[in-house]
Amino acid sequence: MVSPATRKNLPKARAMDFITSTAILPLLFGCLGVFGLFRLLQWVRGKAYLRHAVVVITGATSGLGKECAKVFYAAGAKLVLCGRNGGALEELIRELTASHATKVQTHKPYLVTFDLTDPGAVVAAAAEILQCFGYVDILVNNAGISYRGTIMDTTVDVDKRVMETNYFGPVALTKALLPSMIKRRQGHIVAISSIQGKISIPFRSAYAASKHATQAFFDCLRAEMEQYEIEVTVISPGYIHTNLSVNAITADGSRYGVMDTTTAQGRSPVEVAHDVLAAVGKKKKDVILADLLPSLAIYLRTLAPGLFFSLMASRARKERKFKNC
Ligand SMILES: NC(=O)C1=CN([C@@H]2O[C@H](COP(=O)(O)OP(=O)(O)OC[C@H]3O[C@@H](n4cnc5c(N)ncnc54)[C@H](OP(=O)(O)O)[C@@H]3O)[C@@H](O)[C@H]2O)C=CC1
Ligand SMILES: CCCCCCCCCCCCCCCC(=O)OCC(=O)COP(=O)(O)O
Repeated sequence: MVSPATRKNLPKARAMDFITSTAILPLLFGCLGVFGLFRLLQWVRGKAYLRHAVVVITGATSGLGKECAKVFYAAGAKLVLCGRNGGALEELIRELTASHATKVQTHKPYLVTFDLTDPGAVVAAAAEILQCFGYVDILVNNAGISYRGTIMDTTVDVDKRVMETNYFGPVALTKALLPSMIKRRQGHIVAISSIQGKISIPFRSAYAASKHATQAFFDCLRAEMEQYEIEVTVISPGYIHTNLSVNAITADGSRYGVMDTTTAQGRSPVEVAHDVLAAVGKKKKDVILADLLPSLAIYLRTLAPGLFFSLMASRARKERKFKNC
């Protein structure tokens, strides 16, 4: 006679018998093995892709750009570090060359100082880089500023400044380096956008607009460059713990100067830099580096725009009440 407990376990035992007596188990292990091998191959290819590659990083003086400089340097890239503050770049180069925390051969970085809002300086910087290295493998358009203010109070000069830094500057630098990439039929353009390149939140008009424009431009570029085998990666992070909010500009163009709680509670720039390195190594096309809520908000904006707009309007109402504006 079969006890109730044995009867309950019978289907489980039969399923186990089936798995072990048929080819399912070897098949399962086979699939896992192939997947593991594929990931290993991808990892090895990513490493080889970055080693000795000429990598230009803008906004390398602080935050995410500085951390990207560290991880690309450790991966063996030949770095060109860009920013407005030459002293900060020299200090970073000293820090990088003093550390021996990597097994791969490293290269002393080269620095170029220029302001992205100055089109002439951007073209001259690209020419200097090409004269020095002959070519660029990877351009990481990272530099950027954020903004806080109401649309009604913000001068058009401020809108332009944010667009010049976050959009026209990277576009100009990309265009200046593209011809040499096209000639070699090799190159990779990376744009550090933002979750705000996919959704717009109140009191960030200029910033969100500049990041939406970035997303659109580099999506077009990806399609147009496919024929030359040039890769384009757009990366959209959520909040990162950097000085972005402190350096943000306000409605009248003055510095915001506040470390927002959202920024302070953001991801570590070191972690995000590793994610950027991995995305570039895998030649990803579009990457979102954010928590669940911002990621869901992107879907909500597409699938239920009415609901998303109501949520944003309520957010604006609350923030206005809180700030009395
Ligand atoms: N922090 C965050 O929460 C998030 C950031 N991002 C994006 O990450 C990128 C890096 O920002 P993050 O590291 O956070 O901020 P930081 O303020 O720490 O760094 C910004 C960098 O941009 C450079 N920069 C600013 N204006 C100019 C200019 N006119 N010309 C040249 N360089 C300039 C700065 O260099 P310097 O002033 O020394 O010249 C600095 O190196 C930005 O594109 C930002 O939009 C995206 C999502 C979230
Ligand atoms: C199906 C349920 C979906 C629920 C969605 C609710 C909507 C929640 C809104 C979430 C908004 C997230 C905004 C994220 C913004 C962000 O990460 O920005 C990154 C930056 O670039 C930061 O710049 P800032 O200057 O604004 O600090």
